[in-house]
Amino acid sequence: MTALPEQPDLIIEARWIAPVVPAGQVLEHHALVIHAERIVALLTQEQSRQLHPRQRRSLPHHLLIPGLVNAHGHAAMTLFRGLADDLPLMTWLQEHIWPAEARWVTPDFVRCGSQLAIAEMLLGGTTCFADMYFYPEVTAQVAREAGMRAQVAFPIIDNPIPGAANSDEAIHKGLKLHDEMRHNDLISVAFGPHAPYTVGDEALTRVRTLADELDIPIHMHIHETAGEVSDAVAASGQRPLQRLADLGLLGPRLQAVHMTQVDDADLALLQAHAVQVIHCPESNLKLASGFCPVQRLLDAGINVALGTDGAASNNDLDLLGELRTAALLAKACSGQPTALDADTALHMATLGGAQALGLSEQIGSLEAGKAADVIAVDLSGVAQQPVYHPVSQLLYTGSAALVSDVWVAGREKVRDRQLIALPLERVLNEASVWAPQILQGDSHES
Ligand SMILES: CSC[C@H]1O[C@@H](n2cnc3c(O)ncnc32)[C@H](O)[C@@H]1O
Ligand SMILES: [Zn+2]
Repeated sequence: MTALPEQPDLIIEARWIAPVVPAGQVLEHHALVIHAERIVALLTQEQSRQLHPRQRRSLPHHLLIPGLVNAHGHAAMTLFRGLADDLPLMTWLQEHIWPAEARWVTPDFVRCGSQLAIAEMLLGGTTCFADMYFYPEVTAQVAREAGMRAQVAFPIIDNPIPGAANSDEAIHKGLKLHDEMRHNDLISVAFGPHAPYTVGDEALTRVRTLADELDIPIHMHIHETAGEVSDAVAASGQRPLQRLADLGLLGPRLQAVHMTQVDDADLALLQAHAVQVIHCPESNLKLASGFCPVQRLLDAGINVALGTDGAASNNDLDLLGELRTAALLAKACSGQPTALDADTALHMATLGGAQALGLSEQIGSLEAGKAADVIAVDLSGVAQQPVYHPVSQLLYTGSAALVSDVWVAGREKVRDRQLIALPLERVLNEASVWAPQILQGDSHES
């Protein structure tokens, strides 16, 4: 064992620690030792008392787990939360969201919406998020200011909303952002071709070539609805995933968001190319898009991560709530109560997410050497008693409200349920000006 620093930056003592690796392990009365942004050891509380840290936190009723990874969303869309509910995907997008984006989305809109999303995500225990939205450089800047980890995908869409960049411009701008963020520990950049039905072969081929050359992930909505697949088959005779395979896009750096339509041939493609699947159960339920066959994918050895999607189709960014939905839905879809058990679910929201984003060497588990992205969940509430199995209790009774403390790279972002990363009052004030304008703008038009 390497020598521990005599005076580590921080020791967090907790009633339970679920490090995720080894799978299923829960340590009782242990302590996490953190120094220079990293985890340096997991000790018994008694052993940890030999050390004299700069700061010691004692969390006697809490479960410590790795920070949650929200592997798909559109942060700035918090400002469209509740604008258009109870609609199918294409009506929602074409008649409500895309017109609203054409009218309202500016860098300042993205700044205000991203701040609101980051505040909500941190308070709910998400320490890393993957985003796909206009002005990704603005979302990246807000994440940097808050000290939150993010993968921002620059959107590529061939028939863009008015005012948005065309795919050539988008790729050019994206590569510039990728270059600027190259040495940033918290922010990474991905290609974000929106979906098979909005991006043509030429742009996708360029994306594939550049992604291979520069080792950049590709983040894309794929097989979100049955209509997406049947329209493509009617038009070209091919399912979208097969088309992407023919264009050479399938591989471990492809992040396939949604995948509610998976036939045997799709499953074989995902498996053979080690594609990352990102499951967004609540958005899929709300838009009645379909059900991702999570347990079938996991049984085939395919990595599955978890995402909320945007707040306009969810309508919250609570990843613990999402995890509970995912676990219950997996059982209902497979007819197996054993599907997506508590330990597997926790893996999906942490290390599975990290792996999907290519960050599993840095984050996703509480192991010496990894960045100290850690959250504490308070299990002392009425609805959590008694605690036989802390991870099950987290999964089946959990929500953002249980998260008490959050650290990203060893820096405190939430303490005793209070946000430290950003000034919440300012975030709320700046967000509050948009909805009245958007509502008024809508009514003038109609
Ligand atoms: C080009 S930026 C991202 C683009 O995606 C839209 N969007 C949000 N949620 C979904 C979804 O579930 N499926 C497809 N597209 C979605 C968002 O409004 C932006 O226009
Ligand atoms: Zn989405």
